[in-house]
Amino acid sequence: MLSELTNKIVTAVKSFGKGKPTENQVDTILRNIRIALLESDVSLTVVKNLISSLKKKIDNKISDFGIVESEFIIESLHDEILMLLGGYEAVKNKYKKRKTSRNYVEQSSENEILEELDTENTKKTKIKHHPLNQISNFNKDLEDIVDKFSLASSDIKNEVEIPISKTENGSTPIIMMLGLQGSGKTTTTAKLAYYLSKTFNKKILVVCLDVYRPAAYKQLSILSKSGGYELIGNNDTNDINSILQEYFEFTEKNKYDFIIFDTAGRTVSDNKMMLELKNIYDTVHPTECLLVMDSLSGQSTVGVAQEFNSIIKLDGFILTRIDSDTRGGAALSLKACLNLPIKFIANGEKIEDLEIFNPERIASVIVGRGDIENIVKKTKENFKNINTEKLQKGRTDFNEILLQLQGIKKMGNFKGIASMLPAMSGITNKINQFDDNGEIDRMISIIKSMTKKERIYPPLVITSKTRRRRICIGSGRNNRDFDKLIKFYQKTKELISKISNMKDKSSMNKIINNLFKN
Ligand SMILES: Nc1nc2c(ncn2[C@@H]2O[C@H](COP(=O)(O)OP(=O)(O)OP(=O)(O)O)[C@@H](O)[C@H]2O)c(=O)[nH]1
Repeated sequence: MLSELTNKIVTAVKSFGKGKPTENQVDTILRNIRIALLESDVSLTVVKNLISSLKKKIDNKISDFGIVESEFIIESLHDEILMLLGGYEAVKNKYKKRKTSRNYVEQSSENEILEELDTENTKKTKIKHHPLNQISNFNKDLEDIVDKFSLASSDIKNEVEIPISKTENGSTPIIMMLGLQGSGKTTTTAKLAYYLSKTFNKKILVVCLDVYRPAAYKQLSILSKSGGYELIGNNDTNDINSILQEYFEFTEKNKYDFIIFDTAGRTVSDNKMMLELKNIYDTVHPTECLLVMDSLSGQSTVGVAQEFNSIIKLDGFILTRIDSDTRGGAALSLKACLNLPIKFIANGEKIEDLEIFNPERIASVIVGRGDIENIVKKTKENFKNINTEKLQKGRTDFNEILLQLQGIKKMGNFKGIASMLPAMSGITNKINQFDDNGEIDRMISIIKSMTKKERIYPPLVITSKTRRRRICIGSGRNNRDFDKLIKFYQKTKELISKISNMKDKSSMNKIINNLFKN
């Protein structure tokens, strides 16, 4: 997601290394950011405004302090992008939190992540191959990860609100999906219904008014089997009025939390089709008209959105195919040009590939800080069995170690994680190597050969040679493998007790909850 733009932005700012670029170098950095944005198909007006605002901030900094740090440039760019995407409140809150706006970069905890980016790329750490060192390094890296998460996760919201307006009289909100042919309306209608149903436990009715493409009804009907929504429509008619009549009769007797209308794809120049859309609008009175746009269309989405908005009052956008979009031109241009929010993004072909648009997450990805939220989400899924109460008390045993090792395996081969959080690429390579060598499987098999008592009370196996011999024979492993597991256990215990001894208990609990609790 947005990898091309991210690479160009990171290269533009990092081309002069860390530290303090000269004024000439700042000009080059700004020029390179401008080129990166234009090449990513961001609207020219948007780019001009962004660069001018960024330049103003940098000039103010130089006139106050005589210098500007590259971290300041990244931080300011992040804020500008965040505001472009609709995250004005988030930027305002950040300044409020940091109390002083002038020195905010010096206080910026996330700068460490950026520094890490530099070091990861320049120092080329040699991995020591001795297995015990590997385990120590692994645990040292885990500490780094915990540090980074503790900085980053404090900003992650646990409460998610559905970005659909409530009706004034408390009636069921009606969402109307519209857009060009093939932009992804039907797939997205099913995804949205599924998302609202599965994530928020809402009762959903979908009405298929895409009567010109028989496959649309069939598609919605097949997808409705995954659960999540009821469907009204008819494969055998292209009479919209008869479907609407059925809808009114049906909703007289049945109540829903949300109703979603899928409409046929159309261009604004097709008067007949636009008149039909206007009639649907006037008949069903939607609470939200969401224009479904293909993010691969870049800034040309702006013109299309303006045309639709001149005929049907839009309330926001859903961007599809974000999974294939490496440039982000549509996301960065739409909100700024129309002053309407992007409400959801679709990032794949599967029914669960839809999420609420989160400007902070996208801004963070664009400036190279990675997709921390996604990692936290993945971590939560894969480590959901971890006993958080024990963690909070700083305790662990072999049962917990087993769950952690199984969680690490489930995280996949970590290449995906490296792409979500570039600063972690060095770490994930090490974990990959650790996994490739079969270390994790060997440790798992040793733990599985322990008795219940031994798993709960690790000193039993650490001190007893007979138990060690029996476990090694039972698991088919040798003394060396056994030592590696013990070392891993001891290091993990140290790390966990370090987390639980954090002075700020509330932030420690928040990290643990953010990472491991569903
Ligand atoms: N990779 C990817 N493919 C998507 C996404 N959303 C939709 N698609 C695919 O895009 C194609 C078109 O999607 P539809 O939902 O049929 O598009 P539509 O706008 O309803 O089409 P019309 O009714 O003809 O206007 C399908 O093959 C979808 O699987 C997405 O977020 N990512």
